[in-house]
Amino acid sequence: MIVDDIYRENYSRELIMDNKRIRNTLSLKDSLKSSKIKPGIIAEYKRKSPSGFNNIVNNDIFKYYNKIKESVAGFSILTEPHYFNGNQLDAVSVQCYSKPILIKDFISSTDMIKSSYMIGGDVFLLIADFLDYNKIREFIRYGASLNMEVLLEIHDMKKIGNIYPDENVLLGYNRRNLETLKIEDESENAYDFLKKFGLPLVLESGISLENVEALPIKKYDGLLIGTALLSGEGLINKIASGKND
Ligand SMILES: O=P(O)(O)OC[C@@H](O)[C@@H](O)c1c[nH]c2ccccc12
Repeated sequence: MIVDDIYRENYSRELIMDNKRIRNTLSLKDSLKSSKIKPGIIAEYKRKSPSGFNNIVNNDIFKYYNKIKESVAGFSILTEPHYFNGNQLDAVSVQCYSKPILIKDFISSTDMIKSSYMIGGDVFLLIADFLDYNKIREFIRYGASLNMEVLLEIHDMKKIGNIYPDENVLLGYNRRNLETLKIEDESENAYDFLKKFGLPLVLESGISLENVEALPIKKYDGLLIGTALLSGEGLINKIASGKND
């Protein structure tokens, strides 16, 4: 499976370890709280994804973020190089916007967390479906030592026991099954499970103009959106108009 390949390739990843930070870390939690648009939007930049997306409309990261920076609470940068054509330097370059940067990768070592810090990341992704509880606790605590927040995402609710609810954690529900790459939506059910942790909740993946009104987005504090925004959909205005109350 692609996910297995990615985690295996982590062992031979070339990681930036020299310090390219130009500013202190920023809080995505705070940014979502103060976002005028509710729920706050975390806009993801990626060149492609194994689920079939190819970024042809917004392939200039600066033009893209210049267009949406006033409306979004944070940026998500895909840094996985093989299946997403990610580049760590994308994160380095968008620090200038002073928006919290989520480093979106299949993180499985403290070196990858350190590298995420060095390239200007404020938040990093951990995936509860694929990491065990002890690893997740270790990585969250290591991130806290760097004043970084963590987006701990889950798809398979049977893995909810892997969640370590620390104060620097935001919980994400990924609508996409990363093993099958299919959208298998349990947004309502996931909310009922995840709200008990008392942490900010982020709804992720496959959010678009077609379905945004049907999704329980008002129950979530943040929305992680890549494809629809990169494809030029006017999704931000629709969310801002709050038409799904
Ligand atoms: O492009 P979309 O369907 O709007 O999805 C964005 C984001 O949720 C998705 O890229 C994602 C969420 N969790 C991940 C983990 C690994 C890779 C990618 C992801």
